[in-house]
Amino acid sequence: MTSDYDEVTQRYRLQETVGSGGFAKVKLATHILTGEKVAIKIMDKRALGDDLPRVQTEIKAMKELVHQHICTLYEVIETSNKIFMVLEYCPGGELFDYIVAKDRLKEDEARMFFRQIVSAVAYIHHKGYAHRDLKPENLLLDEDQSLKLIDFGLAAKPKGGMKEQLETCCGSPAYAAPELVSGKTYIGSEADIWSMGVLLYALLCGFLPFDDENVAHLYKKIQKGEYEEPRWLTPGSRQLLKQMLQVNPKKRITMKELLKNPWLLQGFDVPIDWESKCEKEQLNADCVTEMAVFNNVSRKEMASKIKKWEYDETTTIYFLLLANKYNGRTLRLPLRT
Ligand SMILES: COc1cc(O)cc(Nc2ccc(C(=O)Nc3ccccc3)c(OCCC[NH3+])c2)c1
Repeated sequence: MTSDYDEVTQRYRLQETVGSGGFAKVKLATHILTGEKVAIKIMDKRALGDDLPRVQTEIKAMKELVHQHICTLYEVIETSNKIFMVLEYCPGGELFDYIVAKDRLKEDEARMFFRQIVSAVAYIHHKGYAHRDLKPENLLLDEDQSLKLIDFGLAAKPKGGMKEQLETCCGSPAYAAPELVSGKTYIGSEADIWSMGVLLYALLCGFLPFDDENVAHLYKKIQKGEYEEPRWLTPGSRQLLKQMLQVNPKKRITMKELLKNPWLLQGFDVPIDWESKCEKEQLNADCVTEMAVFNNVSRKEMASKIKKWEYDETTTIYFLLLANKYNGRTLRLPLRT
């Protein structure tokens, strides 16, 4: 009887569990062939029940969303009872813990992180998706202290495009937009802007703009949209928060305006670069060559195999080689003996 773990343990050495949520747990692992570390999200199909479609949604979204500030999906292994998502290794912990440890961030550091968050969300919106669960717990730091957005289980790509109204109420209350908690239909991208406003407030203040143990009272506060402005907030950040935390979504700042907001540009003077640096369309020639030699096939053959994006071992090896190119490490595939 092949166990559900046979295929994954052939290629990965499973290590400690670093996270467990409702119907999933995340284990660290090492990709045996390359020695590279990864994270593997393990879900039991039976336990998923009617949440299974959410996993399909997330996997479909992850295959389209490849970006320097989004945790990369490398591979999906499905067995009779389990689904394994092999994911990018983000050892820097959650942004949430980082803020708590520092009480609150200085404006420059908050801006540096927030620019990365805006970059990731602008890219997702450009691809026609809304994340719908933006919060510090869903932002991990990688080994270079840069942010990676995770958990697209609630991401939506409305069929009719980003203008189509969404109705499912989801995400975490404290970060949810007023129109969402009022049960009205809403535009995903507009709700994401509100959540980013709550995120920016948390970065700059170290606590939430709207908070209450009683969810009904919390909803009331969100719908009122009134929040404290601690005296340490600068005029520029107060102005931006006011534009993002607009109760009326039609009055809320748009992504286009956000990308050129003066507070976000301060000290950088270049617009936020939201384009993906690692799009799948353009393969990295060095990685193709390295893999062609390793597999003893022509570069042309190797390129067309990678371009199928089957999210199998080939995809994993390509992405791991690419990641190493980016952070200057040269990963050499061991020549097959
Ligand atoms: C698209 O990326 C996703 C989607 C998703 O549904 C879940 C996750 N979750 C992840 C991914 C990576 C890690 C991770 O690398 N953690 C880690 C690494 C080294 C040391 C300690 C933790 C992850 O960690 C979960 C616990 C974080 N507090 C979750 C990504």
